[in-house]
This record gives sequence, C-alpha cells and structure tokens, in this order.
Amino acid sequence: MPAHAPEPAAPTRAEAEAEPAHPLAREQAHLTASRAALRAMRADVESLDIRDVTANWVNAIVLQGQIDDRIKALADLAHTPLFFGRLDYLHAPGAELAEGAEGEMFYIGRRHVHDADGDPMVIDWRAPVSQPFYRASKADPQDVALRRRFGYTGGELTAYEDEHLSDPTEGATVSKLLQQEIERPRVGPMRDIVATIQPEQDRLVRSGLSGSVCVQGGPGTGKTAVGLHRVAYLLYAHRERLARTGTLVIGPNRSFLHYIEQVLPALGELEVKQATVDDLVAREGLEVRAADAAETAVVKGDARMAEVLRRAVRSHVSAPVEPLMVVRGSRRWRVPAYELEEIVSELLDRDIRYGAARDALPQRIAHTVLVRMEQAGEAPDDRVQDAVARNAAVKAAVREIWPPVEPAKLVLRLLSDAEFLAAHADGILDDDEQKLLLWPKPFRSVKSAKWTAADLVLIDEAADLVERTHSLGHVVLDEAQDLSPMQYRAVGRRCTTGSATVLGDLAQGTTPWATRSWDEALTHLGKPAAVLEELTAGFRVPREVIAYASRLLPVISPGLAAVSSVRETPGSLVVSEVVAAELTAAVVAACGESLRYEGSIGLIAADARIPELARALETTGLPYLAPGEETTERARLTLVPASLAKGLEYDYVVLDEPAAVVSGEPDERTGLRRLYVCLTRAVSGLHLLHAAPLPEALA
Ligand SMILES: Nc1ncnc2c1ncn2[C@@H]1O[C@H](COP(=O)(O)OP(=O)(O)OP(=O)(O)O)[C@@H](O)[C@H]1O
Repeated sequence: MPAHAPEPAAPTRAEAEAEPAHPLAREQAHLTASRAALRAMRADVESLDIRDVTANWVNAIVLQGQIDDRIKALADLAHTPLFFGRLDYLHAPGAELAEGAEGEMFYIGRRHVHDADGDPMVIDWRAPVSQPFYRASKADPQDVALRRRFGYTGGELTAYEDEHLSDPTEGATVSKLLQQEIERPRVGPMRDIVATIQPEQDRLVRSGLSGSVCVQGGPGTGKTAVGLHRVAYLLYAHRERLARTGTLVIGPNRSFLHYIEQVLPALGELEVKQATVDDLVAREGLEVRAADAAETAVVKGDARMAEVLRRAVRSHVSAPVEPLMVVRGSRRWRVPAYELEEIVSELLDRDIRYGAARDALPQRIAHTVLVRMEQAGEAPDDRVQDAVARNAAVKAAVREIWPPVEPAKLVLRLLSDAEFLAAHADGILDDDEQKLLLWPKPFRSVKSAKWTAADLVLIDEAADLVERTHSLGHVVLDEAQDLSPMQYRAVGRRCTTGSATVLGDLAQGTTPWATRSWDEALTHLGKPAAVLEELTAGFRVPREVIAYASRLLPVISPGLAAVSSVRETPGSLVVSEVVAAELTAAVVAACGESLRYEGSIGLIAADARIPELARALETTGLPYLAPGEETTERARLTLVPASLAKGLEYDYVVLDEPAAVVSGEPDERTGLRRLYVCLTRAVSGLHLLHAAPLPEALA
C-alpha cells in the first residue's frame, strides 16, 4: 500500500496548490468544497423562518428545538476530519445501496454532506455504500477498485494511503495511518475510531437491531469502542424506532462514563443516555449508606433471590374466607368465598404482575356480580359493572385479599424478620445463607435503613414483580463481567422488548460475584439466544506488555486466549526493582520521566497506596488529576486507584508495587485479575516499579 505522506512523494502545500492536478491537492480541494457545502447546509437551517409554519407556540418550541439540534449537528469541527476515506467502485453501486448517490466515487465521513444540487459530497460512514470501506479486502474486494485513507494533521488533510483491492499484483500491507491513529497521543476523553474500524469490529457494529450480541474480548480489543459505534450505527439505521424506545449505555462507574461520554456526540449522536447499574436501580428517598460483606453481597446478588422475592410478594395474597355482599339499591348480591377463591387462583396462575392482577381483581369480582344479576333477570350494562367494581364492599375485599405491596418495605422485612425470610427462602437458601442476609440489628423503617447497593437491586426486582419496568429499544452493557446475576436481571428487564450488546472480559472480573460464563450471564439477562463473539486483536497494549500481562491468564482465567497485539513497540515494558524505602520516590521520578513524552500518563497504584503517592506528588510539585477528569496539555498525569483503572487507558503507565495491588483484594485470584487490569492500561509504555517480590507468574 503506497502511503503518500509524510513520504517525499507528497507535495508541499505550495506545490499542491501550484499544481492542482496532484491527487493530494485535488483531495484538499474536495475537502474545502465539502466544508463550504456543510456551511451552506447549516446556513439553510439557520435561515429557516418557522413563524409561518407553526400554528401555536408549543409546536414552535418543539420545532425550534429540533432546528437547534440540527444546527448543532451540522457544526464543522475544525479538528474532526469531515471525511477520512474514499471508495472508488468498479461499477456504480445499485441505487438502494448508494442511497441517491450517483457515480462510483464516494468520500466517507462522519456525516452526510451534499452540495446545492443535493448531490452527495460526503457519505455517512454508516450508509450501506460505506460498508466496503471497513470490510473489503484483497480476498473479497466487494467491487472496490480503490480504497483511500486520509491522514490529517491538526485539521489539515496532509496524507493518503491507497489500496487497489481489485489489483491482483498489489500485495496486502498494514496501514501506517491506522498505526499512527492508535498511537496518536491521548489528551482529553476517549475518541471515536470511525476512520479505522476493523473488519471484525465492523461486523459487530453493524449487526442487526433485533438480535442481542455478547462480545468477549481481552484488554484493548476495542469492546467499548465497538459498543459505542454500534449505538451510533443502530441510531442511523433505526432512527425513528429508537427515538421512540430509547437507547442506554451502561458502564461500571462515573469516571468511566465521563471518559467515554464524548464519543457519541462526536459521531453526531447527542441523545444517548449513560448510567451505571446503581443509577438504574436508584429510588427516590433511598440512599446507599452501607456496604455488604463480600459473602453477603454474593447471596444478595444470587439469582435465587428472585424466587425468594417472588414468593414473598405473592404471599401477600390471602385466600378469601368470607363471602362478599354487594348492596345495590334494594337488592343484595352475594359472592361466596369459593368463587372469590377461584378468581384469585386464576389470577395467580396467569402469573401477571402483582399490581396488574390487583387492578384486575375488582372488575373480575364485579363481573361475577353481573352474572348473578343477569341470572335474576336484570339487564346490567358496562356502567353497572364499573359501579360495582368501585363499590365500597368490593374495594374492601380487594384490600383484604390483594393488599398493595411496597417493594422497599418488602425487602426491609425480608432482611429484618427471620421468620418471614425463612418462610419464603425455605428450600431455596440454606440456613447460613439466610443468616448472612439478616441485619444484625433490624432497622425500623425504609427511611432509616442503611441500604447497600445490592439491596437496591433487590428492591428493583420486587418493584418489577409489582409493576412492569419500562423497557428500552437497545442497551449496551460494558464491563459486564462484573455484574451479579441479580444485576443482570435488573439490566435485562430494561430491554425485555429491545436488544442488548454485552461487552466484557472474563479475565477482568474483579467482583466476588463476577460471572464465570457468558451463557450463564446471558440467561440471567434474559437473552439466552444472544450470539457470542470474540475479539482477539489488541489495539491498545503493545505486544511486549500484553505478553507480560498474559502470563497471568492461566491462573486468573484458564482457557482464555491471550490478546494478540497489532502493535510492536520495542522497549515499551520496563520493570524496576527498588528498595522499599525508596519506592515512592522512584515512582514519582518515573512519572516525571514519563511526562517528558507527549500524551497522558497514568500512575496506577493499590487504593491503599494512593494517599502516600498523592502527598509525594504534591511535595514534588507534580500536579495530578483524578480518574475521569479530563487530561489537558497542562495536566496530563492522573493518579489512579487500582479499583478505578478498569476501562481507562493512558499513553504511559507507571505501575506502583504490584504485590500491593494483589493484596488489596479479598483473595489472590481477584488480586491477580485486578493486576491484569492495571497491567493492560498502557498504549505506548509501561514502567512497573516494585520493592516486594512480584507475583510468581510475573517473576
Ligand atoms: N479499530 C481501531 N482503530 C483505532 N483505534 C482502536 C480501534 N479499536 C480500538 N482502538 C483503540 O484501542 C483502545 C482500546 O479500545 P477499548 O477501550 O474500546 O477496548 P476494550 O476492549 O473496551 O478494553 P478494556 O477491556 O480494557 O476495557 C482505545 O484507545 C480505542 O480507541
């Protein structure tokens, strides 16, 4: 693949301008023209006068909001290339594929741009005609004669790289622009990969909305990137449907969400919500004010809790013992207890939500009364049935038979009342498990209880038993390996009528309830038919570093394949042993050293080591950020507690005392998994410093 810059073949800007026939100059001219076209599109929208078309001010506000969004979406961002690729087809693609575009040459970019005649100048990367840009290969050229990738320097088009896919004499090569793009120093939040999505990633990005997908992939294989681009793709392909039903990206914590929050807006998608699982199950008035011991959290997160809760909710229904007497005018209608019982057991058998059944009960009873009236020769209509359903005696009977259930109160009782718990956990949880659940000292009220994160998940489950949870059109679940079965259920009920993209790495599971198998996880999620895919090419971590980290795999996740890095960066791994008394100073010095390079630096250390390192950085006068805070040219060093490192990345990582990272976790396997996460955050270099012996697998 001939790369046309910064090789000598590329003309200088002056040369290119003097000789417009040079391909680079022609491409630059197309960029200039496309930018002008985009500005014109924006000016068109800005000049819209809605006074004539809207009948009332509510419509006007809605319409103006849409126009403002459109203007925002049409902004020409100076540092985001308007197009990054070109495809020359051998034949003009079919009308359906080209979506109105004529001709055989297409510029591929972040968004669609057309000229004054409506002819496309840039095609959206998500359009069908763009797909071969990501998928075509020498083996399968997909009717593409030329694929051209563009390189930019500070918003200027400065290079291009060609592949003549249909030319059998040209050999396949690795893209330098891809390599450069990955190694471009990281400043600021996570960025999109729209110019360089790889074929195996593209297949996931463009897989249909109806099916759910689960992606197992080692560190840096692009799972998060794939998930976010998939959302952008689905919004493009199913805009109206998803606008109605909604999409949601779920991540492990705030700093992670903050890190990824700019990716979708950069792709023109401003509406996608982000949340942690804790956010999903948050309830007004209930705060998380305590943490569970690991063994308690494991029981609370166990899927068997769902059955305990189901039984507990349904236990509120009591068998009617008294007949019901309904007085209407001068007549009295009697419904015997056995008939009420039939209605109740029929509703229970139908297994509808507790609340829905409760709402249906008065009408069922009223219907029975109506039948009696008809048998007595009356001709009651629907209004009579409604009136009977609202009759005081009927209401009283319903309260008695099918009382309202308040989810938080129900869980409060399960965790405080040993007898109540035993009655519903019998045959499901053993005595020890029940003991783990019970509060040592029961709380009196929902308000005063010290709820934990796992308790709120239980309350969420109970709430869903009472009333169906609203389901979205698509949910992306990142770092999914860390969820408990009950958390999977909480996520699953938010996409019962939609689909899910589940992303994770079993080797990075660091919770005591981390999932052991994707099949299990998907079953809890309610998507057992989801397709399981694997990503194995690593983009973040250089070969030397990933090979070192992968020595832990046989211990932490036997059978899982190591990531094969696409990047050879000699000298990217440095391991230094120092004496204990000098560790902190050496680590701070290593940070200073790394700051000599461009890009972001992460100092990752066991949570317990953070205060000491923070003091040392302050004493040395090295300013530092907290994870999730945006790096800038001036503040490039982030001090990262090991517990928050997951999902993040830095150009250079200084890793403090691996043994402390391992011993910071409740057991060795979790500790080594945490270490594996920390070892795999670096893009260009990892400097590991230790005073204590390294874990055996790394020594
Ligand atoms: N096709 C690609 N082109 C350029 N960069 C890529 C590509 N795929 C992934 N990357 C980059 O590799 C890095 C890792 O990607 P990402 O964070 O999505 O990986 P991950 O699998 O979610 O990792 P982890 O398991 O550590 O969370 C990111 O900087 C991402 O932009």
